Amino acid sequence: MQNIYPFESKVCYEQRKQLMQQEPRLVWLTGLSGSGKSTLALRLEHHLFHLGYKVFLLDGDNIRNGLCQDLGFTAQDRKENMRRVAEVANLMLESGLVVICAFISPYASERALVKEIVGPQRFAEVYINCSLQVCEQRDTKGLYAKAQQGLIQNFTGISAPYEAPQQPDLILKTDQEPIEDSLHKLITFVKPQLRLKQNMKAAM
Ligand SMILES: Nc1ncnc2c1ncn2[C@@H]1O[C@H](COP(=O)(O)OS(=O)(=O)O)[C@@H](OP(=O)(O)O)[C@H]1O
Ligand SMILES: Nc1ncnc2c1ncn2[C@@H]1O[C@H](COP(=O)(O)OP(=O)(O)O)[C@@H](O)[C@H]1O
Repeated sequence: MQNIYPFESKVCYEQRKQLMQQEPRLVWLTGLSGSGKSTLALRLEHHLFHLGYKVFLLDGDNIRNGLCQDLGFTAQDRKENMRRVAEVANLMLESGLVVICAFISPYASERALVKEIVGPQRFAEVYINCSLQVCEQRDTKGLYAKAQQGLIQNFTGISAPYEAPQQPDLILKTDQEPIEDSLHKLITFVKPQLRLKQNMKAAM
């Protein structure tokens, strides 16, 4: 970047972690529309918050209502959506928060970019795996019906691709189990990762 001079804070990452008493993590939920991302992300955030974790949820529909309201659903716009979300999530991680992201994030390369931006050791990919058929049956927002009628362009699973994760850290098959089971697996997966690793020397 030309004529830009980034500088470091006088407060270091270890100090922030000590204050927050948690290990910052980005829990990234990817899957088709209607697969269960928002349902599980909301429940996870609620659960962790009431256990005392400092946690915040970024969800596709909400982010597209503000920060990314200028973006559509072309491959290029989805890419920019991911880049912005990754940068925001990274700042939140740097501040010591646990961040949950629920985005379709259909491209493997863009999910890899997010992982790169926030740091691989802070990133956990959760594949919310639900067949297109079941998502279409659920059609919680009526979007699949509209997409089938050609009223929505570039709709994931209908007229735009979804690249399933090849090696996710966790898979939840939401078309094969009740919400409570998926939620239990998700919480069991996430919670141990948030335990603060003591590094007092670095925090001094
Ligand atoms: N064309 C098209 N394709 C997919 N989804 C669409 C589209 N148009 C609108 N919506 C609504 O946008 C939500 C997905 O936004 P995301 O930011 O998660 O998408 S992406 O990660 O950039 O692909 C998605 O939310 P979820 O249903 O929760 O996934 C929809 O409500
Ligand atoms: N195991 C499960 N996990 C999550 N959602 C489930 C599950 N089983 C059924 N559902 C239902 O599927 C729908 C998922 O919708 P939503 O969470 O909005 O999906 P997305 O955010 O991926 O678009 C909800 O109506 C939810 O009740």
